[in-house]
Amino acid sequence: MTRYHVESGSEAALTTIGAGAISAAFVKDITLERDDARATHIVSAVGTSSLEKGTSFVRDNIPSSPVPCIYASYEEVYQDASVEVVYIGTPHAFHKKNCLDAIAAGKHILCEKAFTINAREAEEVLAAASAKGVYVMEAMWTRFHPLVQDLRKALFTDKLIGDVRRTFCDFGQDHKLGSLGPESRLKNLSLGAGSLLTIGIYSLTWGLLTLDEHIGTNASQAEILADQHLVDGVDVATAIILRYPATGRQGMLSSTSEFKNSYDFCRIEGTEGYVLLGGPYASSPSEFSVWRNRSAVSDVPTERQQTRPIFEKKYENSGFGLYREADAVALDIAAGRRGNEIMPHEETMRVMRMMDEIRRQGGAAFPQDAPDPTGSLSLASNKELFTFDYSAPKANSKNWIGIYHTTGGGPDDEKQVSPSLRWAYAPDAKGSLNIKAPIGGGNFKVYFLADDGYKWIAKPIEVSAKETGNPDELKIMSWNLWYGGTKVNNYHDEQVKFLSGAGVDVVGLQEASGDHAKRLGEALGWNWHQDGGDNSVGIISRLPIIKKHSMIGRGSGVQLALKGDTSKPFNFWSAHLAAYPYGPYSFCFENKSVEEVTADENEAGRPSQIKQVVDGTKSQRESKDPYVLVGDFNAPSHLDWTSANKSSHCDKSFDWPTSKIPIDAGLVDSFRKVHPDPKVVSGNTWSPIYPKNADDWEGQPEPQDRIDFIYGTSKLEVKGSEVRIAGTPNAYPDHRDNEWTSDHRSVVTTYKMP
Ligand SMILES: NC(=O)C1=CN([C@@H]2O[C@H](COP(=O)(O)OP(=O)(O)OC[C@H]3O[C@@H](n4cnc5c(N)ncnc54)[C@H](OP(=O)(O)O)[C@@H]3O)[C@@H](O)[C@H]2O)C=CC1
Ligand SMILES: O=C1OC[C@@H](O)[C@H](O)[C@H]1O
Repeated sequence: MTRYHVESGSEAALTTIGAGAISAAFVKDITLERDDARATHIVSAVGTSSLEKGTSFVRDNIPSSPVPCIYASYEEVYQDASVEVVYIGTPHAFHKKNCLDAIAAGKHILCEKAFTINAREAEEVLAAASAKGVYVMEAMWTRFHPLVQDLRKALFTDKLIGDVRRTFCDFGQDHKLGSLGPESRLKNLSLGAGSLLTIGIYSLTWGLLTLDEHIGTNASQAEILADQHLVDGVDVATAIILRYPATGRQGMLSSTSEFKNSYDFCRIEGTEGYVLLGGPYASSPSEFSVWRNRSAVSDVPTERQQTRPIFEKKYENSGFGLYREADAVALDIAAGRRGNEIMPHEETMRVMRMMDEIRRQGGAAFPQDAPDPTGSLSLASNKELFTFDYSAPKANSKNWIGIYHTTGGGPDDEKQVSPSLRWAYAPDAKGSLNIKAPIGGGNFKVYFLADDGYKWIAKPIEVSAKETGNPDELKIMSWNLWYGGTKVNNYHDEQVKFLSGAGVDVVGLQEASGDHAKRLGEALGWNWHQDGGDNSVGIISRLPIIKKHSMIGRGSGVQLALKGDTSKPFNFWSAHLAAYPYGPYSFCFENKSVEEVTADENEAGRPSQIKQVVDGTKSQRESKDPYVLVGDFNAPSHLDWTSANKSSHCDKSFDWPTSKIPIDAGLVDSFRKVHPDPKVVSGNTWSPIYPKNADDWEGQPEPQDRIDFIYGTSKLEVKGSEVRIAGTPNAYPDHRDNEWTSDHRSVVTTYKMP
C-alpha cells in the first residue's frame, strides 16, 4: 500500500498485492526520491501470502520508508477500509479475480499487464469497475515513458521520416524454461504463461503506437496474421504481422522466451527515413534516433558507424521507470477520473482482443478461454426474495442452486470450499425456484450447479437482501469455540449455520487459535481478524475493519466502521483469560477460603490480565467512540456471586476481581444491566455439556456459572442481552454429534449505537 500525496494535494492509500518480482521493482521505484515526481508515494502496506515473505519483501525493497503494514492474505487488504488503491502484481491468471475482489471492496486498481487472460475477462473486470464507480488502469508502464510522446510527435506531427510504412519490433528474453518448475508463471499455462502475454504485448504495443496516430476507439482497424511455436501448449515464440488496409502499413512484431533481443529492439521505417529504438528491454526504452533513408550502402556494419542521425534523444530513468504510471494513477484519482487517457480502457480492450486473435491463429489456448456455461440464472423481479429463474441444457433432478456469502465460501473454481448458506434442487430444464433468504441479510453470491456437484451450469450472480431489524442497533456476540469447535463432528457447517442465523454483527471469539476466525470469516463472507493465529482470540465482523490494534496481553482488538462509515469508528476487543486454577472449583470442590481463592485468582493471573486490557485501552474507552470488550474471563462475576444468591454458588459470595476491574473502570456488564437479578436469570454460559464434572472431581455436579461477558461503555444503550445456544446438546462424553459445537454458551448483546 502506498499513501501518496499528489500535486493537487490530495492523498490516497495504495496496497501492493503479490510480493513478487515486479511488485518489488514497483515499491522500490515509487519510493525513490526524484526531481520529476508528480506524486509522493509512501508504501504503507503489502498484501502477500505469508508474514515471512512480506517481512523480507519490506526489508529488501522499502528499507527507508515508514514500516508498512504486512497482510498475510489479500482478503485482509480488501477488508482494510483505509486502502483506496490496489496495485496487482500477480500472475496473469489471477488478475481477473484480484481485480473483481478489490472492486467489490470499492478499491481503485492499477493492474499489471497483461490486464487479464483474455478479452472476456477484461470486459468483466471493466464492467464491474464501472458499475462500482472505481478507477482501473492496466499497468502498461512503457506507454508513460516520455520517449513515447516524443517518438509519436516525431512520427505523426513532425513527420521526420515522412509517411510511416513499417515497424519491426522484437522482444526476446531467455527465460530458461527448461530449468523452471511447472509452478512457474512463465511455464504454467493455467497461470497465463507464454511469450505473448509476458513480453509480446510490448512488441504489439510498439506496433500500435508507431503505425497509427490514434489509440483506443479512434484507432484504425488492423488485420492480424499470426503464428506461434508452442511447447506443452505454451507459446515460446510468437510472430505477428499487423496490416492496416487503409494505409498499407505493416508491423512485423515478435516475442520469444528463448533468446535475448538485440539492443535496437525496434525499427520504424518511413518514406524518408527510419527510427531506431534502443534500450535494455523492449519494455524499457532508453533512446531513439532518426535516420535518413539511404539508397545503396551495403558494406558498412551498422547505420550508426556510417553516418549521424538527423535527430537523437537519450533518456534516463530515476529508477526503473514504474513511478510514472503510479503518478498517473494518483493524479487521475485526485481529479476524480475513472480511467487514464494514455492507457484508456478501450485500448486495454483492443490489445486484449488482438492477443485473443493472435492466440486463436497461433494455437495458444488458456483453460480460461473455455466458453461460458450455457445455462442461465437470474433473480426474478417482483417476486418473494429469493426467487430465481433458471435454465439448464437439460433437466436433472440433482441440479441445484446454492446461496453463499459474496466473499469466500462459494465454488468459484467449481470446487467445494464450504457449505452453502441455503440451497435447493432446481430439477427442470427451465424453471423458477424460491429459496428463503439467509437470516441477517447481506450480499450473497448464487451458483447454479450440476448434478449434486460444483460444475457451473450458469455464471453465478450476486444478490443482496436488506438487513432486517433496526440499522442503529448492533448485535455483539462473545463465543468460546472450544478448540475451534473441533471436538464435534461437522463443526464447521454447524458453526456457519449458527452464526449466519444468529443475526449478529460482530463476534468476539475465544479458543480460535490457528485459523478459526479466518475460516469462519471467509465462510460467512465477513471481515475477520486472526492475530497471526498464535493467540486464542479472534474477531469476525459484518462491519468493515478499519484498523487492527496491537495485541494487549490476552486481548485482541479492532477498530470497526459503524454503518460502513470510517468516520464512525467503533473499538471492539475480545479477551480470553487464563483457565487454571479455576475459582469455582477452589470454592466448591476444595472448600477454599476467600483469601485462598483470591490467591488462586492471582496465581492464574486473571486479574492482571484483564487489567492490562482495560488499562491498555483507556484512551479508547474514554474517547467519544463506542467501545465494547467481550470475552471468556474463566471466572464468574461478583454481580452473580452475591450474598443473596449464595445458594446458587456453593453457599459462597465473592467479589471476583476480574468482573470488578472492568466495572471499576466505568464499563457496564450488559447482561446484568438487562437482567439485574442473578436469581431470576442466571445467564450461565458454563457449561451446556458439563452438568457433571469430568475432570479431577469426576461425577460431582459441575459449578454452573456466567464466565463469558460483554462489557460496553456507559454511554452505550443496552437494548437486550441473552445467552444463545443451538439445539439441545448431549452432555460430555456424548457430545460428538451435537449441533452445538462448544462447551460454553454464547452471549449476545444488542446495543443502540450512536
Ligand atoms: N511492468 C513490468 O515491467 C513487468 C510486469 N510484470 C507483470 O507482473 C505480473 C507478475 O509478474 P512477476 O512479478 O514477474 O511474477 P512473480 O512470480 O515474481 O510474482 C508474482 C506474485 O504473485 C503472487 N501469486 C499469487 N498466486 C500465485 C501463484 N499461484 N503462483 C505464483 N505467484 C502467485 C505471489 O506473491 P505472494 O506470495 O506475495 O502472494 C508471487 O510472488 C505479471 O502480470 C507480469 O506480466 C512482470 C515483470 C515486469
Ligand atoms: O512485463 C515484463 O517486462 C519485463 C520482463 O522482464 C518481464 O518478464 C515481463 O513480464
